[in-house]
Amino acid sequence: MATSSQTPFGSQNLPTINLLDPRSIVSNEIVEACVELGFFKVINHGISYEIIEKVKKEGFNFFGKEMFEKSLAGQASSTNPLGYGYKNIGSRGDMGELEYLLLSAHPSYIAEKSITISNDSSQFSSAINEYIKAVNALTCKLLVLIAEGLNIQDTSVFSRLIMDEDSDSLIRFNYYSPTSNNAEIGFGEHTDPQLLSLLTSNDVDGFQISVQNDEWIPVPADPNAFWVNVGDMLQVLTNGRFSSVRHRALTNSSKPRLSVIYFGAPPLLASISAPPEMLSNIGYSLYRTFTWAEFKDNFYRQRLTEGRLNYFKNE
Ligand SMILES: C=C1C[C@]23C[C@@]1(O)CC[C@H]2[C@@]12CC[C@H](O)[C@@](C)(C(=O)O1)[C@H]2[C@@H]3C(=O)O
Ligand SMILES: O=C(O)CCC(=O)C(=O)O
Ligand SMILES: [Fe+2]
Repeated sequence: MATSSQTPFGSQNLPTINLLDPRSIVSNEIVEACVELGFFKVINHGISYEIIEKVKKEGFNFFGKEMFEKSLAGQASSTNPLGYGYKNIGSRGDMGELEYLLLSAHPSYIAEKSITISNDSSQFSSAINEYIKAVNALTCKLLVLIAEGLNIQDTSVFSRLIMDEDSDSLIRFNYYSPTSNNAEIGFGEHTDPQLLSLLTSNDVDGFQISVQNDEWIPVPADPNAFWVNVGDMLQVLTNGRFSSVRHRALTNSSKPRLSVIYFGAPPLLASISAPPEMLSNIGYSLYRTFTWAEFKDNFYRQRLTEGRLNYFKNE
């Protein structure tokens, strides 16, 4: 893969990882993509089309309901970000042209919450939990491959955080109605705070990533693939070798867009610090040790677009 200064990445040459390729090639390619862009596409990922389509169907069913019914899922608010949201993102006045449903990825939470989301709650709950189980396993697999590609001895050092049954992972459905003439900002520029985010969508474009020179690269929709974002936590855990990718979503002028994103997060009390192998590049840790709870508490006080890691840097 050429470096971004030689061949700038564009929509047509975004890094694509084929999970059926030999393991050592895959792990090196993923690390290269994470160093250069903090972003890649995964194909032949092993999650069935049926599992993915079922979850999208549940998403479309939900957003097709009347407003009062959607609100029964609980309104996302400044005190509790989970539930149904319309235009308001987070608690600091960020707005976007979207509706969303933000849920914890715990199976028991999904089972309980599904009663307020769907008329067929057991169908909703089994579709979402089946999907969560599959994307969690894929996220863990990618994190092990990353550790291998970085020559870290303990290859489950990152994946353990996501596998833990207390992990604070989330699933989010975003629904962007068409905005008549122009594309508008559906979800404003930001990085994801977690380790890795796995995004799938229907066949409608709108997702974009930002590269070093502040140029936006449109990411073509591919309903058969997952797009993977490096999040802030993986930046910290790799001691800055990877950077979390800035991204945003625009509305489409003619078609509705549905995205489903799994955010792989550590447990609240997990202590976040880079493994020893990651300190050799500069000889010290760029960030002080903190818990995910501390980081989360901090970012929920901030605006969407703010850089969240400055506060955690070592002097
Ligand atoms: C404005 C905000 C919304 C957000 C929490 C935050 O304070 C800053 C990060 C935002 C983000 C981006 C990725 C995910 O969509 C999200 C759920 C997350 O963990 O961090 C959102 C938060 C949110 O919408 O609640
Ligand atoms: O909906 C999308 O395509 C991206 C949204 C996003 O970045 C997020 O929910 O964090
Ligand atoms: Fe995001």
